Amino acid sequence: MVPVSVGQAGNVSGLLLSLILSEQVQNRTDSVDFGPSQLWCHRFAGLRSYATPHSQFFAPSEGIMLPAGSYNNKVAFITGGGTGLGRAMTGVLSQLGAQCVIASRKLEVLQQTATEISSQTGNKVHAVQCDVRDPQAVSRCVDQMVELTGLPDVIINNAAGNFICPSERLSANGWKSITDIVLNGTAFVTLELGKRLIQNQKGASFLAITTIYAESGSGFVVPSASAKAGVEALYKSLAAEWGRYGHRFNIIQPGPIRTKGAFSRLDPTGTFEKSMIGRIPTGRLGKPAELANLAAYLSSDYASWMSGAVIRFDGGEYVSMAGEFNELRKVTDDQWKMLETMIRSTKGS
Ligand SMILES: CCCCC/C=C\C=C\C(=O)SCCNC(=O)CCNC(=O)[C@H](O)C(C)(C)COP(=O)(O)OP(=O)(O)OC[C@H]1O[C@@H](n2cnc3c(N)ncnc32)[C@H](O)[C@@H]1OP(=O)(O)O
Ligand SMILES: NC(=O)C1=CN([C@@H]2O[C@H](COP(=O)(O)OP(=O)(O)OC[C@H]3O[C@@H](n4cnc5c(N)ncnc54)[C@H](OP(=O)(O)O)[C@@H]3O)[C@@H](O)[C@H]2O)C=CC1
Repeated sequence: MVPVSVGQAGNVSGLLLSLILSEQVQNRTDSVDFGPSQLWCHRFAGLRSYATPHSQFFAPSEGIMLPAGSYNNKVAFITGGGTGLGRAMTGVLSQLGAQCVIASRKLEVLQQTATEISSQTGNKVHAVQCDVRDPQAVSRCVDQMVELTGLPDVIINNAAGNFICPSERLSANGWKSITDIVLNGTAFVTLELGKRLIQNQKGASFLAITTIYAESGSGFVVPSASAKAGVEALYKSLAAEWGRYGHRFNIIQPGPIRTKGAFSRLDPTGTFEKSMIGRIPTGRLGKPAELANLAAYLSSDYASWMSGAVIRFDGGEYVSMAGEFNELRKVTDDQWKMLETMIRSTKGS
């Protein structure tokens, strides 16, 4: 055993400290060097994107996973289906044969998405204006859908609002604007459709898109964290209660997937993306198409035995943030040699 002096111990702490500090400096600059594993910076369409070299092991497969026709004769209702992840899910379901109804506040955005997707897939996509915060608007929207397509087989509660904000700066209306969209909106849509489906003795699959911090909570997005946790409780509760009516309820908790809606409100300067990717074990952001494939599977007949499931879909980010020793990824081989020597040389307690 090689005895280790206090001086050497100081060096190891110094090295660790400098690693952490150098990371902080790098986070403030445009440098692509990020601790022991480099992050590569690409620029496309005015956006910056980083990925680690090891992300090559986890290259996304963005093709459609389910067999063609898996959604023939099915109707899918997707809130927030005009943009971002909702749009991606609508595209995949439509490609698989579903007739889709997308609903949100901005009719023009919905109509444009509907036209683009249906012209690509050849299947009808209907745009219906609906503010999910208003139960009467939700009821009118469902009336309109019944006229257009009949009641849906698949319901995806995807609409959300969010922004980063220290809680001491949050107004009562700021809290309400997020919790009304996320929790009340999901509840209004689910109750309205659930009751009508029950009356008509029609089974359905309900899916909610939450987030990984619904489970842990998170500072600076407190209304969103609270509301998404409520959505998870709602869906798990109804999975238990409404199975008897032929209804399944599942939840996807996505990690970071670049969309304009999310990134403009949660990382407006682009500063957090690099550190986010640095802590994701698969070394990259998720892709909308990957989430859409999972949603298509969970909402399909292939998943008819799945209910009450909460699927974390985050490249490993959640567990990476949870383990208190995970920062040791940044320790180099030489530093490990020193640390091991120090530990092995310790006698007694
Ligand atoms: C990069 C990270 C990746 C990981 C992501 C993880 C989870 C992601 C979860 C998501 O949900 S991302 C989806 C984000 N998409 C959206 O938010 C789209 C829809 N959003 C909106 O429409 C708006 O942003 C808003 C504010 C949610 C709702 O719009 P609107 O109803 O028009 O509200 P108002 O503008 O009237 O505002 C209401 C209330 O809120 C206050 N407020 C608004 N923005 C802020 C802010 N940035 N900071 C503090 N407070 C804000 C506003 O002042 C109003 O309160 P008053 O008291 O002034 O009336
Ligand atoms: N992208 C990401 O990294 C992550 C996203 N998520 C979740 O994924 C889902 C989709 O987010 P994403 O695609 O990124 O962001 P978007 O901002 O693109 O999607 C949010 C959608 O919600 C709709 N919406 C907002 N308020 C209302 C309302 N009052 N009534 C009806 N619709 C409304 C918006 O349409 P309109 O403005 O027309 O109303 C918009 O289409 C959300 O549930 C989000 O919480 C979770 C974790 C990570």
